[in-house]
Amino acid sequence: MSEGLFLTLEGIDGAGKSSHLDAMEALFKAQGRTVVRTREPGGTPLAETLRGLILEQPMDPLTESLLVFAARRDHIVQVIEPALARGDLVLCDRFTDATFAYQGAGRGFDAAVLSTLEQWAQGGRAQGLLQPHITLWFDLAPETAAERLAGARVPDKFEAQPVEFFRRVALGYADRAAADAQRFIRIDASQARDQVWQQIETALVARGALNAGTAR
Ligand SMILES: Nc1ncnc2c1ncn2[C@@H]1O[C@H](COP(=O)(O)OP(=O)(O)OP(=O)(O)O)[C@@H](O)[C@H]1O
Ligand SMILES: Cc1cn([C@H]2C[C@H](O)[C@@H](COP(=O)(O)O)O2)c(=O)[nH]c1=O
Repeated sequence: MSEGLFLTLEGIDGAGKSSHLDAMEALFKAQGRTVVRTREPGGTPLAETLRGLILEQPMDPLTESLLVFAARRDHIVQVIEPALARGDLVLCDRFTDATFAYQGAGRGFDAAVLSTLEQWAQGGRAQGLLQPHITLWFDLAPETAAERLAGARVPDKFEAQPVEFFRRVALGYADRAAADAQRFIRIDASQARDQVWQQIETALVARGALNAGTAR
């Protein structure tokens, strides 16, 4: 059995993460991996219920952070840890970097409190704090993301935030990436879809997560 691999996708709303999830899942499956595709907030019935509240209800940043980590804890216990223990590949649309970027940098909530919540939700394991092995960070200017999202769908609570909010979130992601350069892979998400895909494939091959020479 191969080792479990925890791969996350991050970036501001509209950066283009979801556009590549189907192809990534298909490619990993074609290479013989069992893929558990999931998302945050969400991934379990309880966490999906909390997602609905987090994305639609106005609330203060501490309440939002507590709900995000409650959803995450359930997701970790019910889905992520069992999948990694089986040797599966967990392909997760957002994880804790989003909390530091959105609740921390975006909303201005205390990063030290977020770190404590992170320890509670992701700690308590013999191997230490649960973290993704690889994080693909879709880096895109907030103005471009807003243009892409305009008219694409009905905005949720976060998508309805002004561009200044997303400038702070983008800086939050840049800080996270700088602090953990081994884990983060920066994807230039301003490029056309095919070129973005090329970057993803090249990066995953370079990190040993994919075998070389597999076409989309
Ligand atoms: N490289 C690209 N060039 C132009 N438009 C793109 C590109 N990638 C995605 N899009 C479009 O941008 C919009 C946002 O893409 P997508 O839903 O994949 O972003 P996302 O990062 O998953 O957003 P969210 O986190 O808010 O769900 C969609 O309308 C999509 O078709
Ligand atoms: C995990 C996580 C997410 N968010 C925000 C970021 C997005 O605006 C939404 C999720 O929507 P998506 O279309 O699935 O990307 O939730 C957050 O604020 N904090 C988090 O920890």
